[in-house]
Amino acid sequence: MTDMKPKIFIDGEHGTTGLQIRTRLAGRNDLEILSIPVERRKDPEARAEFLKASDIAILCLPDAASKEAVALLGDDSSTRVIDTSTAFRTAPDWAYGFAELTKGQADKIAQARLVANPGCYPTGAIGLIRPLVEAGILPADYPVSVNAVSGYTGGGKQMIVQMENPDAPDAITAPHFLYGLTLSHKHVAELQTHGLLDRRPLFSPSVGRFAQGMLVQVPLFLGDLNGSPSLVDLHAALEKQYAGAGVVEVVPYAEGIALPRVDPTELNDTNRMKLFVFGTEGGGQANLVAVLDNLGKGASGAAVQNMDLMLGKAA
Ligand SMILES: NC(=O)C1=CN([C@@H]2O[C@H](COP(=O)(O)OP(=O)(O)OC[C@H]3O[C@@H](n4cnc5c(N)ncnc54)[C@H](OP(=O)(O)O)[C@@H]3O)[C@@H](O)[C@H]2O)C=CC1
Ligand SMILES: CC(=O)N[C@@H](CCC(=O)OP(=O)(O)O)C(=O)O
Repeated sequence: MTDMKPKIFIDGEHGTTGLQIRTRLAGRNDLEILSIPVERRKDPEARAEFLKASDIAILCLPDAASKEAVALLGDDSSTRVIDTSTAFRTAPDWAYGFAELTKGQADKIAQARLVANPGCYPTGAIGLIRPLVEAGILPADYPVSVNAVSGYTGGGKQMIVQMENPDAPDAITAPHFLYGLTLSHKHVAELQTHGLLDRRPLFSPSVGRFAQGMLVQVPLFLGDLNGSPSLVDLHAALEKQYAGAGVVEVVPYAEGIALPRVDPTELNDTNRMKLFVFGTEGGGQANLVAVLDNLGKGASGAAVQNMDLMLGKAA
């Protein structure tokens, strides 16, 4: 039948990412949304029923529950899966759901049964690093550092309460804090794998007292890069990679370099990402910066983009 609408089930639809995806899909009459009653959301039997009845299941769950959902479906299921957790991002049989990652990635996502949505921080960092590695500018064994700040919704329902409710037993009162201090954040593996890095990158995340938004920084010493490139060379490599990619915009060099500051909330409620090259020409250093919405291109926006690719509905 030609008028059959694809059935979409959001497992975890009552969480931060799930709710955002539901909102993004609310106006869509080309899809049938299967919705589990809230009181049954953690009942494996009910979830299995919904998972199996859907054409695409979008998992917005902690890692363990995502793994459980995939197991509930089994290997020979016809349900296609988009997982937003960390569980499968480096698994070889899953397509990495960053459509602009490299040539052919959007097609790979479109054909895949299993798609792992990237983490919010890796979306920014890999978006900056990978084109430079592929262009032969950034050596794979370069000691890459990634510093970042996220809005507090990145920590899900639990952190939202910690930041918004001063009476919560584990309330956080700081205006900005560093975490991941052991340098073993769960995103490091993904960053290294899809950044094509031989050396484990050093990743230092932080959270600010704003709900959504994100800045990711990759500082580089130009003399240690292949061919001692200029800032303009780095910018050109990024521009080449993202030419025509509507979602990822490389801010024109002169425009970026003239900015007095960068606002992490600039792209909130969009599925866009902006990339900048900062520094002083001749100064031997660059700071590459990505701005995105941790809940947009960093989560729900990318999930909807991937769903559309898988359904052949991408613009
Ligand atoms: N927030 C963000 O910026 C980003 C999040 N992600 C990833 O998305 C996933 C979801 O995160 P987020 O939305 O922030 O988290 P939340 O904690 O806000 O939401 C998770 C939801 O999953 C539900 N849940 C937990 N265990 C189970 C289970 N066994 N079966 C069914 N449902 C369950 C929770 O139920 P309950 O309502 O009872 O808590 C909650 O509604 C995570 O893997 C996260 O790492 C990815 C990119 C960015
Ligand atoms: C602020 C904050 O706590 N952020 C989360 C990452 C958010 C994200 O991208 O999560 P996934 O890897 O699950 O996709 C963290 O650091 O664990």
